[in-house]
Amino acid sequence: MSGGGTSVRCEALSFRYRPDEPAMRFDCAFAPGRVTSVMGPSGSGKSTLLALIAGFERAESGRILIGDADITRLPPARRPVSIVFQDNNLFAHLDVAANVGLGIAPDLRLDSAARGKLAEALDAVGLAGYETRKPGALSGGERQRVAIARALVRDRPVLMLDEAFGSLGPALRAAMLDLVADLHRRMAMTVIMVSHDPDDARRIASDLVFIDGGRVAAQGPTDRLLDDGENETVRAYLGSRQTPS
Ligand SMILES: Nc1ncnc2c1ncn2[C@@H]1O[C@H](COP(=O)(O)OP(=O)(O)OP(=O)(O)O)[C@@H](O)[C@H]1O
Repeated sequence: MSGGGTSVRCEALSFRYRPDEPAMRFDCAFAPGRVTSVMGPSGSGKSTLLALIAGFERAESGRILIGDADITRLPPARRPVSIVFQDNNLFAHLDVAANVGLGIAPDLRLDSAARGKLAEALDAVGLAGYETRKPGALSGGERQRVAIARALVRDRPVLMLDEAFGSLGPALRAAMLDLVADLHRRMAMTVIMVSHDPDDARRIASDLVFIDGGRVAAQGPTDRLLDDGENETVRAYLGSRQTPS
């Protein structure tokens, strides 16, 4: 689990789901070895941005650079990123060890070094001893820990979390964010985290990218954007969240 972190840059990245709709366009940078949150209204394009970086969607034009490498045309498996989603991260019929092992070898043939790495990852997320449990016998937070362990064994320098803890209650979500912060400190990965909640961003993200209407409306230090009110679009978003419904 070397990690190390590397920069991620999206340059004039243009994308649309249907030809009759206006293109989204992303210009943003994620600093190496930092935690950056991606925030913005529902439907603004946060998951789309992560899907483009992961390679699940293909840009019409523009470039994605990870470090100095242009990865715009690489298939997802060859990109130096791991991604954890809110749901559907685990195979229900496989136990915890196999679910994590898939991150090392899709055929689950693990040599002793790979088994050591797996044990190390389960230990890092606090799940040593859970190897033979099936996902159905785990809590929501434990399931997400397994998904993070699988991301860790993949040894990619960029870890993306797409509302990975969105279905968890506030206390558990805070614990999971602290786990990510702890792993980040130890492995210095570049972390990109989509969240709706400004407190999630304040808790672990030094930087923030704010998306609005398929564009990057603001990017910069979290405290300046969330607390100093530096950007009008972000201010309006925060204000709208505080309005009782
Ligand atoms: N597979 C798809 N096909 C067509 N349109 C899509 C698809 N996925 C997303 N969209 C549309 O693209 C826009 C951006 O969606 P996206 O999921 O990236 O937003 P988001 O900011 O992550 O939203 P949320 O916070 O609600 O998850 C939305 O208008 C959405 O309806």
